Amino acid sequence: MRDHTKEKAMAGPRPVVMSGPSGAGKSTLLKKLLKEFDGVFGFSVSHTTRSPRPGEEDGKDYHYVTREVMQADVAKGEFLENAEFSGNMYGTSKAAVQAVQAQNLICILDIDMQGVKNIKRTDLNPIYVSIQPPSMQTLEKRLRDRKTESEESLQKRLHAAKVDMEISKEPGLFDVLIINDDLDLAYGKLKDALLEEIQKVRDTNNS
Ligand SMILES: Nc1nc2c(ncn2[C@@H]2O[C@H](COP(=O)(O)OP(=O)(O)O)[C@@H](O)[C@H]2O)c(=O)[nH]1
Ligand SMILES: Nc1ncnc2c1ncn2[C@@H]1O[C@H](COP(=O)(O)OP(=O)(O)O)[C@@H](O)[C@H]1O
Repeated sequence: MRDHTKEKAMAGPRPVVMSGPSGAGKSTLLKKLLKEFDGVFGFSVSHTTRSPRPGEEDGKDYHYVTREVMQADVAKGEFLENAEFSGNMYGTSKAAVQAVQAQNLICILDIDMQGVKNIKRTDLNPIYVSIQPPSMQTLEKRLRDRKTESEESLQKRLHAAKVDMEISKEPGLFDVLIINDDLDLAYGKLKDALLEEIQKVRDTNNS
């Protein structure tokens, strides 16, 4: 039998992978995109074993699950990719991406560096965007001011950030690299990079 998965994936708009150190501003930027371009972008809701933060909603920010459930679902082949980050499991289910693509929306994935490397082995064919902080000092300040992490979790994220910032320099890994210093400037660059894809969705959905 012919495999139609690839054709189906390629028929819709290209997904967007946003990666970069924890605290670089990925969620802030993608929330702005989802708000400004309602009906163009859709968020791939990942699974995680970490606890919800105040204000986060199950099924919207993440699907919050136990390690047992997540491991079983990974074993069943339900995930496109999954990774361990800062002591918790995270993963993109095939259903999360399909739910967005079924609506002919640009699917946005917010994933770590291991996720980027694993997605490269699939046929998702996304645009890879790296969001980087202006410096380690700024990153630390933003993470502290966000007040979501314990000191231990903060240190783990800062360590992972150093590794991430090194690997991000690898030529060809990302299509677009954005330094999130001034938020409006960074958001403008992100929109510019995605303009062509945004236009395609608007043309298709208006015709
Ligand atoms: N590989 C992978 N990474 C994910 C996924 N969902 C979130 N992440 C990454 O996990 C890391 C931690 O996310 P989170 O706990 O929400 O913290 P935050 O990035 O500091 O807001 C970030 O680098 C996310 O990009 C996923 O489905 N797969
Ligand atoms: N350009 C910016 N200038 C100042 N603060 C920012 C900027 N971008 C994001 N922030 C703040 O920094 C913190 C980390 O951003 P967030 O979007 O949560 O990062 P990530 O999703 O990459 O972990 C948040 O409190 C956010 O409000």
